[in-house]
Amino acid sequence: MTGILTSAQMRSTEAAAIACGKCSGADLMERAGQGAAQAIRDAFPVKHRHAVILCGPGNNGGDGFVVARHLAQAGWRVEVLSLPGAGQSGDAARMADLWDGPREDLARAAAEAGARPDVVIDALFGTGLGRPLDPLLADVQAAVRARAGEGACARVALDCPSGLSADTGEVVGGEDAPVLPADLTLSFHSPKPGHYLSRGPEICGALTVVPIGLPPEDVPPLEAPPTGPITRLVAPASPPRWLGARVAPGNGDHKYTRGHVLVLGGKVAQGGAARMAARAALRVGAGLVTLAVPPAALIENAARLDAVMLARCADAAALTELLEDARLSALCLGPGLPPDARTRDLVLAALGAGRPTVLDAGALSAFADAPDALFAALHPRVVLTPHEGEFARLFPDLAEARREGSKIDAVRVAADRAGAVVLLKGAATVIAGPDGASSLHAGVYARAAPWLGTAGAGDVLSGLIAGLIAGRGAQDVHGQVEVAAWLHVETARRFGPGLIAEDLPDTLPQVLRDHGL
Ligand SMILES: NC(=O)C1=CN([C@@H]2O[C@H](COP(=O)(O)OP(=O)(O)OC[C@H]3O[C@@H](n4cnc5c(N)ncnc54)[C@H](OP(=O)(O)O)[C@@H]3O)[C@@H](O)[C@H]2O)[C@@H](O)CC1
Ligand SMILES: Nc1ncnc2c1ncn2[C@@H]1O[C@H](COP(=O)(O)OP(=O)(O)O)[C@@H](O)[C@H]1O
Ligand SMILES: [K+]
Repeated sequence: MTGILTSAQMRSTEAAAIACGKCSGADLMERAGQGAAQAIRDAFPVKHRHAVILCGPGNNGGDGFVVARHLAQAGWRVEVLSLPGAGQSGDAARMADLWDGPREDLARAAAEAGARPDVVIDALFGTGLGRPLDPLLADVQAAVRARAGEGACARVALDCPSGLSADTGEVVGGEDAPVLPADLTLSFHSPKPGHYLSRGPEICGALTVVPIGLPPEDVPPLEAPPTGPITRLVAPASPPRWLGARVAPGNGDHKYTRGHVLVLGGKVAQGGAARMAARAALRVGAGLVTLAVPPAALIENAARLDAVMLARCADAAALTELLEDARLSALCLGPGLPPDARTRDLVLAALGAGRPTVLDAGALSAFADAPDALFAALHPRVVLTPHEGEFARLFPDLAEARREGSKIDAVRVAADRAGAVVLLKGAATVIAGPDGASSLHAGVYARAAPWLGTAGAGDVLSGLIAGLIAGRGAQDVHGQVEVAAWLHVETARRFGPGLIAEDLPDTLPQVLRDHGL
């Protein structure tokens, strides 16, 4: 899996590579600009080949001067419009010296009418953006695109669109602050969190990673960076190498070695969510799944279930009795459960059994008034799967801090506080463990799955996780949660338009077959 580096981790990776003499800062800037120029030529094999490059005062601007040189060498017409201070110090100064084409002051040139270029390249600010952007800069991008001429003018951002925080995916200065949206963002070395989180995908357009010859992202050079653990990207390798080992049963397996999931179901006429979770757990590979429901709901569920077994569970005492069967290897509570005192008692009884357990929906909201009572009972093989609203109920302070900060940081702190694995849902799904490890599954760009925004999709995800941690998967709960998030999106994409939650479990076998299982 690939690492996603924050601005600070990127700086320390670069500094470590330079410190050990592998390369200089100028080498990295040259590779970044050269790689970006090639990516632009690949993305826009256009006829007139005319670029306007907006260069800022730091190293992002330095990259812009390198791109200018390489595009000009490839026969492009290139105009550089630069901010005061651009190319005046450090490596950027050297790259500005090597650019011998036209260069004008950005503010002055923007007011002048030139020909509309094929591409306007944003090399104003990257990972060093420290405060909100001057609105003039967004106006300049718009003015260049509005010049008279033929065809559309595409927008390319180097490393990160100016105005977007590379760490959080928020616009620096707030939603209404200026930002330069792109059609294509070229990220150097590794993706950054801001490319995936919050408004990042919308503002980045499309994302391509340009290698600059640094060591692989998940092997920190020299020693571990002082900037905290690196977040893993749950990568859409095709077919993912790890899928078989994580999901497929071995030849010697039988139903009990594959695990027995107990799903707690809701009241009469509120059983659909738990039934979908149960079906997903069975489809993804649990050997047996039992749905335990209040006595009054037995008949309803008996009429709806076949391979999923049924048990009676009136209250927490009955659940404790059921759990005397040590073969019940994983639990799933929440889908279809109301956020009330009975649910709280069921959750505490379930956690007391110490088995791998998924808590979702009502099982989380039932503790809105007393999150600490929940946290005190959790253990590292529990997975909490809140959506944003449920997250805010359990971690109100972190939800508040998230308005400015990163979703990854919030989930990391939440997992540490809870002492459990936390998965915070959304197009960018963030997973963190109590050991400090974090990963991100991004259902965006080429893996967009907007059809997943449908009632019950989250219930199915709970079931997938429960099914994947019931057998051998219990040894790596965090890893199996990543697999569940990947399969959830992959299955939605496989089904496509018209998806409803019931379709997910029954489409799963096709996805597994598509990937060679
Ligand atoms: N790390 C690596 O491995 C590699 C990094 N590379 C490239 O370097 C980029 C990072 O470069 P960077 O650190 O120089 O930051 P950058 O984004 O150019 O901006 C800093 C400048 O902007 C200024 N400034 C900030 N905010 C401002 C505002 N709102 N309005 C106005 N000014 C503002 C700030 O000045 P100050 O805050 O001191 O006023 C400073 O002058 C990175 O994104 C990538 O493209 C590659 O070359 C290869 C390898
Ligand atoms: N646009 C989207 N792209 C990718 N995944 C999405 C999108 N919208 C929703 N999802 C996923 O769908 C699921 C919805 O879960 P949840 O909000 O708990 O719904 P429910 O309670 O109805 O089951 C989550 O896993 C979420 O990540
Ligand atoms: K930029």
